[in-house]
Amino acid sequence: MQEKGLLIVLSGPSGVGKGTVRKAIFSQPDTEFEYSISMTTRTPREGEVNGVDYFFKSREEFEGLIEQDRLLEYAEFVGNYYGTPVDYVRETLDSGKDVFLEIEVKGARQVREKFPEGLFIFLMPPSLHELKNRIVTRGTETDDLITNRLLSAREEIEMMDLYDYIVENDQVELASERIIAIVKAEHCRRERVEHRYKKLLEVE
Ligand SMILES: Nc1ncnc2c1ncn2[C@@H]1O[C@H](COP(=O)(O)OP(=O)(O)OP(=O)(O)O)[C@@H](O)[C@H]1O
Ligand SMILES: Nc1nc2c(ncn2[C@@H]2O[C@H](COP(=O)(O)O)[C@@H](O)[C@H]2O)c(=O)[nH]1
Repeated sequence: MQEKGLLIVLSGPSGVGKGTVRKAIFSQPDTEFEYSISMTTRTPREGEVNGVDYFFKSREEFEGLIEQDRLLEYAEFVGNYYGTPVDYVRETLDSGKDVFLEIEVKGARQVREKFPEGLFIFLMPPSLHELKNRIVTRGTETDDLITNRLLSAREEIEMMDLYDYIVENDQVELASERIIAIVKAEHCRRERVEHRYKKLLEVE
């Protein structure tokens, strides 16, 4: 039987650098994860492409997806819906590939309930001052939205205990290397455990 892939969830406060670190991970030639593109009702930022960065949906379309149970998880974040397409995730995991989700904490909590065996990683800023600096410097949000995202950041950081690992994003290269190392170690651990149990059954 085909062994299932690992579900990897990366969360962290808005502006910590999740997208930047994720892109650094995926730019590595030997990366074998599949990125799950989320659905959102947010307006595209300059340069964002439908079907690459997100699947951009109207509120009506998104609520239709909720009603049809097409989302693994979803959450409202600072006035917009965000959600993960369930079919893509399940089919990809069933094909034996690892799936990488980059989502906020309310969604991650729902995923934890459905996939307790997933690998949950929380990306931390070096400080709240630096977090603000990053989100301001990115220049994509109005002052009001920056304030709201920073308010959410405090609540999100309080939920870090939900995660298996906390990784500091001091430097993009280091943070992405840490995450790749965690995933590799997790694969080794799971393979070892499975091997041990198979051996145990052979002896019985
Ligand atoms: N280690 C780092 N050092 C300095 N700047 C960084 C670092 N990581 C990311 N940044 C910068 O911080 C800003 C926010 O990064 P990014 O958009 O990746 O964050 P995010 O967590 O995905 O945000 P959101 O949740 O709002 O989508 C960007 O301008 C990015 O270039
Ligand atoms: N619960 C979910 N959260 C998601 C998903 N896709 C992205 N996100 C998170 O939303 C915030 C805001 O994103 P932005 O692109 O508007 O800055 C951020 O924390 C994302 O990680 C999702 O499918 N589900």
